[in-house]
Amino acid sequence: MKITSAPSSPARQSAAAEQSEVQRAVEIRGLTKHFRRQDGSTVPAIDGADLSIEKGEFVVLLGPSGCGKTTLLRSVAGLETPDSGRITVGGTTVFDGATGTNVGADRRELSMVFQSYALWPHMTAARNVRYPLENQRGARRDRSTMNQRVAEALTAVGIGDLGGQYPSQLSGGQQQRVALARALVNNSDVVLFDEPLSNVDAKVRETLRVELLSMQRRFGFTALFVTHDQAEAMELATRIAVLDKGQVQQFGTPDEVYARPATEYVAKFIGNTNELEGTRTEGGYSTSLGLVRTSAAAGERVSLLFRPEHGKLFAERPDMAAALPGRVVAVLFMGTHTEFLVQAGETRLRIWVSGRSTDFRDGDEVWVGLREQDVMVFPREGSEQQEPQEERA
Ligand SMILES: Nc1ncnc2c1ncn2[C@@H]1O[C@H](COP(=O)(O)OP(=O)(O)OP(=O)(O)O)[C@@H](O)[C@H]1O
Repeated sequence: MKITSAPSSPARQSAAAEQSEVQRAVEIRGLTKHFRRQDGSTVPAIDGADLSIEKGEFVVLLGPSGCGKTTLLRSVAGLETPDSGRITVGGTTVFDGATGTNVGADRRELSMVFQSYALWPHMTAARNVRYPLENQRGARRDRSTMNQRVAEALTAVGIGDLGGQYPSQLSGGQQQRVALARALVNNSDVVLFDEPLSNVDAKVRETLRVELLSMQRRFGFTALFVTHDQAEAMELATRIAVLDKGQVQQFGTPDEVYARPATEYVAKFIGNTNELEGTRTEGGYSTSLGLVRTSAAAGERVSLLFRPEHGKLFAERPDMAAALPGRVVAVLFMGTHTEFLVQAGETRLRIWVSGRSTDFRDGDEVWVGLREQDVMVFPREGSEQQEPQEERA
């Protein structure tokens, strides 16, 4: 669904006609961007990033503070000039370091929603939403058509009755809805979001997330969304690009990055993990808690990681790929699951059992059993590297 009271501009229609099905919504190739710090040193904010985003996808750029996600988003928007690489939006090259192409931000066919809402304080909500229609290059519209589209956009984001209010008269959540309406009013094919929900309180954030997803499905735009909140990323994304130091560590579905992380960094950043150090031995890896049987080969010295929900607790030693002896030192009921803290040698393991579990108590001697497929094996620094894995995206 699109806001339909006026046909899209002739330029957009012909551009759309030129686009074949195989063309991507956004394509990023070999992008780099360095910043110079006050002390004269340079920091690689983006370091050779590649991403191919299909039309209609909801792609989340996820990573800790400083990993380069905002710089990458702003480069797509045209608010930052990369050093090298190439960006296409809807099949049109908007940046190419090799040819010197750099299409201005106002000429890229996309909209952006900022963390700070970026509303004009002296304009009503409706005027804020109308602003891009009034200032769109090459598009002339009469006032009543514009007002109709503004009303439709405000209604679509659930604040059809607040058009006459000024930003200072609106709550944070309502202001972000205005910003969203402003991004939608142009019927942009691509909408960029820079942590748009981080300034609203937790309850409103949850509501807005759900609404944003359903709006994205209804309007059919491609979303590129920056967050450092992995739960938000898992909920929203069709695919997540996990960034570290300006590089895309993995680009895959939420399921893929959670269940089959490409690197130890991704495994630890997405979800919770328990960790053991292992050294290669006959049949698997030897750890301080015994043998972990696995056919995975990731070098001589490895990190063996497993999710808390994959450890199973037993009173007797189980016949599994790993059986780690320990003692329960705390039992915490978390609502959806029970967390058992198990002291196993020097290592404190977290094991989650769904629902309320009373099978073991504080002080019980237990075995933590693991299946081979639930143990993730990554080379430790300085260890012989495994063969590069096939891209899983
Ligand atoms: N204008 C600038 N001048 C100098 N360094 C910058 C500038 N903008 C960003 N950086 C640096 O580039 C790196 C990436 O910054 P960026 O804002 O893209 O990260 P981010 O992942 O979006 O972080 P956050 O979640 O904190 O916003 C950081 O090391 C940052 O200090």
